[in-house]
Amino acid sequence: MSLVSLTSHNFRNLVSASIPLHPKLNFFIGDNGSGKSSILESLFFVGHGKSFRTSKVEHLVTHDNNEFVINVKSDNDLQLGISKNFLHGTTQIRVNGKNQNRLSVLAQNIAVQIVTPESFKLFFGGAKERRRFVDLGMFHVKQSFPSLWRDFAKLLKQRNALIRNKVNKAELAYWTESFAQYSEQVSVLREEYIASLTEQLTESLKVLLPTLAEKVSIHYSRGWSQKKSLVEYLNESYEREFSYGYTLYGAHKFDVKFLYGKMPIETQLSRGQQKLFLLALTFAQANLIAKVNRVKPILLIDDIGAELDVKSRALLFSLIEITNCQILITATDNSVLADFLKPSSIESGDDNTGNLGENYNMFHVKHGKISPI
Ligand SMILES: Nc1ncnc2c1ncn2[C@@H]1O[C@H](COP(=O)(O)OP(=O)(O)OP(=O)(O)O)[C@@H](O)[C@H]1O
Repeated sequence: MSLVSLTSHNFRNLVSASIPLHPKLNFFIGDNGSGKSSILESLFFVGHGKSFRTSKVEHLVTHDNNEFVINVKSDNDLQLGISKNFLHGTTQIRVNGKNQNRLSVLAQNIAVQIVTPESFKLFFGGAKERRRFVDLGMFHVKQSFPSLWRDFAKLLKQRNALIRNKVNKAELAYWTESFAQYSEQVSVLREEYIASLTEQLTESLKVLLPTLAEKVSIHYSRGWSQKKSLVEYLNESYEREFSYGYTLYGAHKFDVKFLYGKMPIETQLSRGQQKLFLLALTFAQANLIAKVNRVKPILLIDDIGAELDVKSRALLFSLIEITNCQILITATDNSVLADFLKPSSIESGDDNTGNLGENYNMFHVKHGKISPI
């Protein structure tokens, strides 16, 4: 399944954009401020029900308008749509024309991931970003995860409410037991998933950073130490949990570290290498999602020119060629893509027209208007 079109109305500076999408590769070229990231943002929004740039959804509607609407269609006739009306404070989610109540139906149908110049926060930012990244993959790859996670989240919410109400130890104990059982189950699934992700990451790194491929690993911490059971930790933390007002340990507190040997990746790799690592990781996750064959992963790469030199971009192109996903890439000018379009000419110095042939769509973006090149 690939998307065949994206339409955005009154989203940022995209007043009325209708974009026919290529099943594999789509390039958007335009000056700063032309609307390239807004295109990716609108597609991200239809996949996640939120933006990757802001939590203030009212910033997304075109100035002096009250409603934005985004729709996508796939080659197997799936139609997904989301609109937000700020006058009435309403959100409408539609799947094949039928209104839906839950945002999660969007993510059940498409798997959208993005790499932007800000994606470095996966290394430097808090655990929240890393949890979000891993759980997106879990959601698509581990069939039992979505319902298990929903039940886990309900239990966590109930336990937190009890903590805030300062119930007695005996009353909390019942909830602690089942919370710990669910935490265990989630944790086992995550551990399996991280193992598959690590394998797949090695494969992507063999293309993008071959000298590092075998030295990189993902260290998973499940949310409580191995030394004791979760029930023991929680029972010992009774007083502290009451003063914080929430559950201190459990599967919601997991984190991952990306290591080069024993050192954190970000302390060992150059900025360009870190970007290649981020791309390798995102492609690895996309590959795992593609293998499950339920939804085709969509990768958004904002500002391909940032941090990547000619050789790195050519390597990225070879990874794109062997990855089964639909990709949208933005760039400020065509020259940044020259090596994508003529990969063999760089190496051989010949005037080859490139091996992409007609295998992509390219658009020019100017003042929020999109025209095919
Ligand atoms: N709510 C809005 N309504 C109208 N225009 C907006 C809104 N929010 C942002 N803009 C404008 O939309 C334009 C496009 O922004 P966008 O970030 O998509 O540009 P871009 O092409 O990705 O630029 P760059 O190459 O600098 O990253 C900007 O000029 C911005 O000021």
